[in-house]
Amino acid sequence: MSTNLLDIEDLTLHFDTPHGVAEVVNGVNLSLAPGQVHGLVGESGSGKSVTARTVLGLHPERNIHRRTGSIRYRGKEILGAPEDTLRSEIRGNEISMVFQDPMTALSPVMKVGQQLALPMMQHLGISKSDARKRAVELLDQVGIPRPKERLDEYPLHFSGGQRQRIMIAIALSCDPQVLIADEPTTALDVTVQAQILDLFDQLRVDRELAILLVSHDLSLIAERCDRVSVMYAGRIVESGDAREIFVSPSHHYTAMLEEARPLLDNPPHTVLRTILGRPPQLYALPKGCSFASRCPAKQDDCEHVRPELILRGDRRLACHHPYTAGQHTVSELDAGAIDIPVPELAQHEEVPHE
Ligand SMILES: Nc1ncnc2c1ncn2[C@@H]1O[C@H](COP(=O)(O)OP(=O)(O)OP(=O)(O)O)[C@@H](O)[C@H]1O
Repeated sequence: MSTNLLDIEDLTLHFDTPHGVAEVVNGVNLSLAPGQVHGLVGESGSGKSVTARTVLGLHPERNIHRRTGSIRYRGKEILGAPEDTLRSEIRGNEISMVFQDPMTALSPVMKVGQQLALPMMQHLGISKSDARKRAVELLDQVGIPRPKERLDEYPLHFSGGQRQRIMIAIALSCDPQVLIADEPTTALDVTVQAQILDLFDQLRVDRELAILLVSHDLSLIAERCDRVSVMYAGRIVESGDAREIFVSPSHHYTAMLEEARPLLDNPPHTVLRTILGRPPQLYALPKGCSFASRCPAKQDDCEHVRPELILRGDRRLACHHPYTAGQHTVSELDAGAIDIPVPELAQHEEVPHE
C-alpha cells in the first residue's frame, strides 16, 4: 500500500463552455508524502488551480463534462465524494487549503476569533473556551502580535500579510495532514512572503505537514519544494526533484521557463528570453504535443503523436525529443517583450543569462 498521504492518478477534468469542451486537466498524476512539499508550476491558465481545488471538491459542479481518474487520501477515494463527506471528514481536519486572496476566504463581518474557533468546535468537538485558547496559540504560531487582544477584531483591521497568516492559522486549526497552498504569497511583499514560506518549512519539519504549493514563481518553487511538477495546457509535462529539474531540465518548456527566470544576481543588461506564442485554447487542443507550436526543437512527430508522461530514472517526462543543455539559440529570443535594456546581439549569438 502507498505510504503517500495523497495520490492523484490520471485526473481528467473537462468543462462544457460556449466554445466547446474545455480540456482543463488531462491525465494528471501527482503524489504527496508526509513532510513533503510538492510544487505545481506553470503559466497562467495551465490548470494548476483547478487541479488543486479538485482535491477538495471545490470546482463548480454545474458545467462538468467529464471527471475521471482517482484522488486517494490515505488510500481512500475522495474524487466525487459527496459534499457532506468532504465537509465533515476531509476539508479542514485532513486536507486544508489556503488561497491567494484572503479577503475572499475570510468573512468581513465575523471577528477573527470566531472564524478560527468555529471549525475547531465543529471538527474537533471542543468547547468555545478551549477553541478560543487554541485560537490564541494559533495566531501566536503564525506570528500575529498580541494574539489574545486581536481575537475580537475584524479582518479589516489586519494588514494583507496578517490576513494571509490568519487564513493559514484557520487552515491549520484542525490539524490537517495536507495543506494545499494556491499562490499563497503572490499578493504579499517579499519580506512577508519569506516569513510565510519559513512558517511552512517549520510546519513540515515540526508536524510532518505535506504541502502542495501552487505557483507560477519558479524561484519560489525551486527554493522551497522537494518535488515539482511542471504543468502545460492541463498536462504535467515534467516532474522530478525540484532542484535538479531546473538545473538540468529535460522538457523544452521547463528549460524555457528557467531561461526566462529573472535572477537577483543577473548582471545589468542581462537578456532574458521569453517564450514566444501562446498556449493552445483548451477547447481546441492539438492532436500531438500541446507545446509543439512554441517549441524550438519541434519535429514532425511532435505535431501528430502526443507524448506520454514516461518515467526516466527519477524524472517523469512527456517529450519525444528531450532538451539538452544549451540547445536553444538566440533565434528563439523575443527580447522586445521584456522591460530591460537590451544590448545589441548578433544573430545566433549565445545569450548571456546568469
Ligand atoms: N468551470 C470551468 N469551466 C470552464 N473553464 C474553466 C472552469 N474552471 C477553470 N476553467 C479554465 O481552466 C483554465 C485553467 O484554470 P486554472 O485556474 O486552473 O489555471 P492556473 O494554472 O491556476 O492559472 P493561474 O495561475 O492564472 O491561476 C483557465 O483557462 C480557466 O478559465
